Formats: sequence, C-alpha cells, structure tokens
Amino acid sequence: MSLTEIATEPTTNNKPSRAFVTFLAGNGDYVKGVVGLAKGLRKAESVYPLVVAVLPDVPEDHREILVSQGCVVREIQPVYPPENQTQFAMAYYVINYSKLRIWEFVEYEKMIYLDGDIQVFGNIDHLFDKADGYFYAVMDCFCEKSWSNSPQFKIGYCQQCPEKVQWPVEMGSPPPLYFNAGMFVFQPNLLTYYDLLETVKITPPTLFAEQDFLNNYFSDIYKPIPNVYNLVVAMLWRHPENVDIDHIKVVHYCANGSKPWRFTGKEDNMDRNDIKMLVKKWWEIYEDESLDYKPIVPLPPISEDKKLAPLLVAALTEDENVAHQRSAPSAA
Ligand SMILES: O=c1ccn([C@@H]2O[C@H](COP(=O)(O)OP(=O)(O)O)[C@@H](O)[C@H]2O)c(=O)[nH]1
Ligand SMILES: OC[C@H]1O[C@H](O[C@@H]2[C@@H](O)[C@H](O)[C@@H](O)[C@H](O)[C@@H]2O)[C@H](O)[C@@H](O)[C@H]1O
Ligand SMILES: [Mn+2]
Repeated sequence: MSLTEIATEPTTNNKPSRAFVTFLAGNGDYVKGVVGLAKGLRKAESVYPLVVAVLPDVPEDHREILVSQGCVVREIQPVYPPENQTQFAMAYYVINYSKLRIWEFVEYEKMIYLDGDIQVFGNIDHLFDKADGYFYAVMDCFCEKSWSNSPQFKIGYCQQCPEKVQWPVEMGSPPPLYFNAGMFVFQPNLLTYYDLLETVKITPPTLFAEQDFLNNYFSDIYKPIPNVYNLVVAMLWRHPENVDIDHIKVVHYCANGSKPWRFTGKEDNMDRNDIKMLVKKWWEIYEDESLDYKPIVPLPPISEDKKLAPLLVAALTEDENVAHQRSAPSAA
C-alpha cells in the first residue's frame, strides 16, 4: 500500500488549484446528500477536494461529519434577493441565492459546483480542463409541474424537443438555451463576485430564483455540455430519447420525491424501476464504509536509533522502506 496524498487545500505551486464545491443550508437532512456526494467522488477516484459552502445555520455536528469525510468546510453568509412578491417554484428556493458566494473562492482557479442532491457515479475530473472563460452546464427541461407557471410550460414548449411545439412567432424569439443550476463548471473571480451581488440587488426574483438569475447573468458565455454530466432525473420520463442511461456519470435527484435519503416511492414516477435503481445506487455508496475518508497519518520523524514501527514498515512498499532508511540521518 503506498501512501497517497489527498489534496485538501489549494495547491501553492504553479499547478492550477481546482475543487468541487457544494452548498449546504439548514440543520436538516441535506447533509446526508453532501456525505453521499463526498463518498461518490472518492469512489469515482476524483483527485480534487470537495469544498462545502455552509450557511451559519448548519450545526457544528453536521460540519464535523463533513470534515470527517474529508470535506473542506467554508462558512458563507446568506444572499437574499430584493424584497419581492414572487411565488418561487419552491418556497425554499430563496436560500439558493446564497450559492453565489462561491464566486468568492478565488484560491481556486476553477471549480465544479454540484448540488447536494447530486451523485457522481463516473469520474468527471476532465471537465476541469475545459477552456477558460465559459460557463459550462447541462440544459434543463421545462416539463415538470414545477414549471407550470412558466410561459414555456403553458404552451408545452421544451428546449429538449423544440420541434415538438414550435415557439409561437407572436411570443417573440424562443427563450435562449437554459441550464440547470445544480451542476456547473466556473471560475471564481472577485470582480464577477461583486458584480453578481450588485446585480442581484436590482434584479426582481423569478420562479427559479438563482437558477433564472444565473442563466440571465451568464447567457453570453454559457456553453451546454451533455446531460451525462447532470441527468435531471425527470428526463427519464419526459425525454427518454435524449438519455443514454448506460453512459450517465452524474445523476441529479431533483424531481419531487426523488431525494434518496428521504425516498418513499409514493410520489409521481417514483415507482419507476430506473428511479428505484438510481436511488439504490445512491444508498450503496452512502452506506459503503470502505468509501469513508481515511486521513493520511504523516510518517513520524525517525531518529537514527529508532526503527520504523513494524506496522509502518508493513505499510510501506519495499522500495519506499529502503528509500526511507536511506533518508534517515545516518548514525553519527
Ligand atoms: O434545505 C436545503 C435546501 C437546499 N439545500 C442546498 O441547495 C441545493 C439546491 O436545492 P435542491 O437541490 O433541493 O433544488 P432542486 O435541484 O431539487 O430544485 C441542494 O442540493 C442543497 O445543496 C440545502 O442545503 N438545504
Ligand atoms: O433554486 C432553483 C433550483 O432550480 C433547479 O431545480 C429545479 C430545476 O431543475 C427544474 O427544471 C426541475 O423541474 C425542478 O424539479 C428542480 O427543482 C436547480 O436544480 C437547483 O439547484 C436550484 O437552482
Ligand atoms: Mn438539486
């Protein structure tokens, strides 16, 4: 067994510092989602750490759980949209504006944001190598009931099948490509961060809260990536023709009733075999103790008259052991 270094802090050498980042609010059960995500990234053998941006209301014991799973926990302050009468698709969406704080994490050159209700089943580290200067995310679907107050839903239009219901000419040009904000590749930047916060202050909130806001803000640099990187599970019954289930790397459990850690199977579509299989796969990772974080114990300095403790000798490969002996200060 060779001792491998797990990067948990941004690198200081000239290697680009990269990390996954998620967002946790409240003292409820989303912490299970984040633990599952941390373990899933380990199973997928990602080499980058997971930063968790926590609101002040995340309790200490939840933060300790995340640290024990190798996460880098960073407290952020909430971001609130301007006073409004907006009926968000989900009332709690108002807290999701706080995600915008991650643009302040400029010690990282590039980050991949993942919702806490996402699981990574295949390595996606290569996304960090995508060209700088763009905002990469997967296109969303407008067919779920959560969209029922939107003009798209009312006319049955969805960007996933634009030929099915044409966008009516009298409604102007069709909406620009629209991404799901549960997963995106971005570059933290202080100027962008301050401008985001200033822009929030003057932007009336809408149905999908920060997701709408981010779509408007990054519309000129948004680049769609394949839904293998963020399968919004409703795609399975809304647009199965657009889903290649055998190649999916990232699953987003965002449909009503699909959160694995509170799954009952009672809501619409939750009795589907594919949904039950994806929930089972999530639990297999969450309950797999072999995926728990194992902190690296640094080798103790060996003084010349002490041998490596037998346990450590057993843990080192032959040539590491020889190299270590050679590097130990020679007896005076
Ligand atoms: O009580 C909550 C609600 C949301 N979130 C975070 O905000 C993200 C976005 O919310 P959610 O995934 O429920 O939205 P959906 O993708 O289902 O619309 C979650 O994944 C969590 O990371 C959280 O930590 N606590
Ligand atoms: O605050 C708004 C949220 O909007 C998005 O969730 C939606 C969206 O995916 C719809 O298309 C689905 O129909 C719906 O179920 C789902 O909740 C993001 O996943 C989430 O991170 C967050 O930005
Ligand atoms: Mn989500």
